This record gives sequence, C-alpha cells and structure tokens, in this order.
Amino acid sequence: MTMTNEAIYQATNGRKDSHCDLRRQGGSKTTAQLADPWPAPVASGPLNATVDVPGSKSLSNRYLIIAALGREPVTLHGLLRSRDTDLMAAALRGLGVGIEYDPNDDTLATVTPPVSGRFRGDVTVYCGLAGTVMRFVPSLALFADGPVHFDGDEQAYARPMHPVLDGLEQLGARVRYEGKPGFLPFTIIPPSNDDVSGDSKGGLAAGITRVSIDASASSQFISSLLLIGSRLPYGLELRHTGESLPSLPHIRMTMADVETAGGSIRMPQPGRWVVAAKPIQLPQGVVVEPDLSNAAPFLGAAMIAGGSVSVPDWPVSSTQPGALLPGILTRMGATVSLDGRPLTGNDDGGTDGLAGNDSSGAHGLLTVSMSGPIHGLGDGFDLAAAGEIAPSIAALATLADEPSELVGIGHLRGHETNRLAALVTEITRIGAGAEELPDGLRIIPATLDRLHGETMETYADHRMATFAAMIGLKVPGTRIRNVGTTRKTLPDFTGMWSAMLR
Ligand SMILES: O=C(O)C1=C[C@@H](OP(=O)(O)O)[C@@H](O)[C@H](O)C1
Ligand SMILES: C=C(OP(=O)(O)O)C(=O)O
Repeated sequence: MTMTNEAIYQATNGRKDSHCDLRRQGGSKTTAQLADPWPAPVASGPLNATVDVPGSKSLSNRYLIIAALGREPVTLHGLLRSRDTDLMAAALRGLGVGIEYDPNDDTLATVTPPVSGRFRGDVTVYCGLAGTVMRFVPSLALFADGPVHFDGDEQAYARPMHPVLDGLEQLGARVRYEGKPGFLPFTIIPPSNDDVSGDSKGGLAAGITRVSIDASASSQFISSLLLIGSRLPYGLELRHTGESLPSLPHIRMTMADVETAGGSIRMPQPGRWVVAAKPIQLPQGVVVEPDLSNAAPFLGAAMIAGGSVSVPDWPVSSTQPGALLPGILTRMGATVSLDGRPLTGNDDGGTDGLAGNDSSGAHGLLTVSMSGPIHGLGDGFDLAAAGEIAPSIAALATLADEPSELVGIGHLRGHETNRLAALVTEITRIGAGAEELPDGLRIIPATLDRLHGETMETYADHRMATFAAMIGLKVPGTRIRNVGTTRKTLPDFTGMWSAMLR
C-alpha cells in the first residue's frame, strides 16, 4: 500500500485539522490557537463591509476531477484551499495525478493527469467528512489498476453511500464493505481488462451502458457517475429511480463543467441523463467562481446587524445554488444589487431554478443592504434546490418577524450531521421554537428579549458553526464549540468574520 492521502494531506498541510491558509486571509489564528468554545462577536452597529469569498468547494472539486480525467495539464485559478479540497487533491495524488501549487499563490494549482490515463490502485483514499470526495472519487476507482480502499472520519460512516456504489457495481466494479453495508469504509475492486460496462457478465456491452440508481438522498450520486460517463466505452444512460431529487443546480453544475471540457451530457427528461463517450479536456486555464453558499452567512450578517455587506466577483449567472440567494434574501426583506443595479434573482427555491453557467464569466459586486425587520418565509418554502444554504436561511428565520417552514430538505439528515435535528436543538437551546417536519423544518422566531446566549454545538458541521455565528451577532453570550470545523470549506472563517465586523 502506498501512503494514504490523509498521510499526504498531513505531510503537506500540517496536522489533520489544522490547515489554515494564512496568506490569503491575512493571518488569523490557527485552530490550535482559537478559543474553544469561541465567543461569537456581537455586531455593535450596522455593517459596512466588503468580504472576499474564496473559491467554490463544489466547482473546485469538480474541476480537480475533470482535469484528472483529461490528457493535458490544466491550471486552476482561485482554487479553494480548505479541508475538503485538500482532501480531494490528496486523493487524486494518491491515484497518480500530479498537483502542483504555485509557491506564491496556493490557490493556483496545476493538475497533470496520469500519463497512461489509468489511475494508480492499491491505495487508500481518505475522505474526511467531504461528500464530494466520498461520492465522486469512487467513480475514478473504476479506472484504477488495482483495488482502492476508502475511509473517512467516524462521522462520515453515517453518510449514505450505497446508491453510487450500486451504480459502480452495475458498471462492473465489485465493492467490499468493511463496516456497515452501504457505508464507509469500503474497497472498490475495479473491473479487469477495461471491462467497464453495464453488462452483467462483466464484458463490454455493445451499446450505451444503462445504470439506474436512487439519488433521493444526495445529488452527488448522480454527479459522480456523470463525471466519468464520458470515459465509458459507450457512454452512459443514467436514470434516477427515486421520488425526489435534491440539489438539481449541483447536477446542472456537473453537466456544465463536463461540457466545458468538451463532453456532452443531455437531460432529455427529468431524472434521465445521457452522456456521450468522448475524451474530455478542460481548457488550459480555468477560473473558479467564489463560493456563493459560503457567502450566505456574510450576506445574512448584513440582514441581522443592518447596514450592508458586499461580495466582489459575484457571477452574473452561475450553476451554484447560492445564485438563488439574491431572490431569497430579497423575499426576507433585503435590498440586493449587482454593481449598483437592483437584483432579485430567482426566489422560487424550486428544483430547477438555474439556467447554467454563464460562459462569459461576467461578474460584479453583489451588495445586500438592510434597514427593516427580517421577514419569515411562511409555509412550505421549498429549498430542495439549495439545501446547503438551509442553515444560513434558518439563522435568518430564527431572527425573523414571522415563522418559516423550509421544506424539500429531508436529505439534510444525511449531511455532515443530521442537520434538521441539529438545527432544532440549537434553535430551541437559545429560546426560539423549531420542529422537524417529514422533509424539513418549521422555525418559530422569538424576539431578542426572549433569546439567550448559549454555548452552541457544531457537530463537526461547518454550516452549524456559521449558523451559530450569525445568531451571535444579535444574541450576546453566544459561544461556539469547535468553530475550527469551518475549515471544511473556509480556510479562515473567524478571521473573515472578525474583519467584517471591524
Ligand atoms: O455536488 C456538490 O458539490 C454538492 C451537492 C449537494 O449535495 P446533496 O445533494 O447531498 O445535498 C450539496 O449539499 C453539497 O454541499 C455539495
Ligand atoms: C452538504 C455539504 O457538504 P458535502 O460536500 O460534504 O456533502 C455542505 O457543504 O453543506
């Protein structure tokens, strides 16, 4: 066995949980130096801040994978450097992909695919708690020259994995579960002699390969197979068999990114995708958009504290679900503008809210301003398209003037933690009301005089930490347990948060 990617990760970044990109964010404290629990700062008045948000986790990890599936080196500009993306890079290195960071700018990375086009087997991939690593990298194992073992944080053992592994078995791989069937840890034994197909006998199927899986627990199962579909000898026809499908923008993101690399993925009808067999190659240089979901706590801060917060380089059009924020925040009472022009975006929160990447790369300064109360979202607000921003929306809803029901997000029970249970516990802990619904959450806000500052648990969930920091802006005495867990997708959340409040 070669070194695991976690070992490579630790060797290149320091301790497992201590990676902190000090250069980009101007030198705040490392995890070891951060107080635990961390006293969340209170906003002493209206904000007036501009916050540079690092690159998108979802785009960074897709570009890394798609670059690894090409033939020529690709340079990624503005790559997110965080636990999830460093784990992805380390996983790819373990599989024989070259990844070099620019010594003067570690968000500039050149990815060089293996010369043979095949990935190195007999390795262990450490996934941490990263959904994009544990769900996307197994599909690469299909093209490895030996078994690939996957493991992760203990908490990752609870995250659903079966549907994507079921899909890989339909493509000829064998999966050996080493813990609970359907969950990490496991080993993928790739098909031999390039017998990558949907033929039950393990031979090459003459014609397109058909795979059916139930992706109602995570869109990442679909994205994983779409990422490698172009590499299959006859392409892929993928069907989703479940009733609901979350995070459709993230699937559209996968389709758009594969298309940027010259691939072709069609969605002739909802729940069915057709991927053409063809070589894919990203352009020589690719710019990563800022992470719009990670912008949510900062933009939301302007709504909680009043004043305004701006985020530069906001894409005019994006497949990121965070592109729904202007519409949702407007509905909650904010005024949103892009380069000074009013913007409302799409506020339907539906499952098909976004058109696709704007290949022009046009972007501007997004500003969220607030002077009045935060409005609740009322009954049945569907967040299925953008489940990952639910904790930020929940923080706003806790401080709003009327109740909110967030629905279409039952699958959040399988995120970094059971986010529905975690949000209910933390919202009720401070004196507001919340209850779980079969597919979401009902939040009954309380006035500030009824809320009390408490030590908030984060459950190793970066978005529970940013949720608590948002609450802390208005609820004195809020303390956050393990705020360093934000490094999953943000290298220096506390430094950025404190700078915003200065
Ligand atoms: O493909 C992706 O990059 C992601 C898809 C979504 O997963 P789910 O569909 O499991 O919610 C999202 O919540 C996650 O943060 C990132
Ligand atoms: C669900 C999330 O992450 P993951 O990519 O680990 O699924 C998230 O970031 O909100």
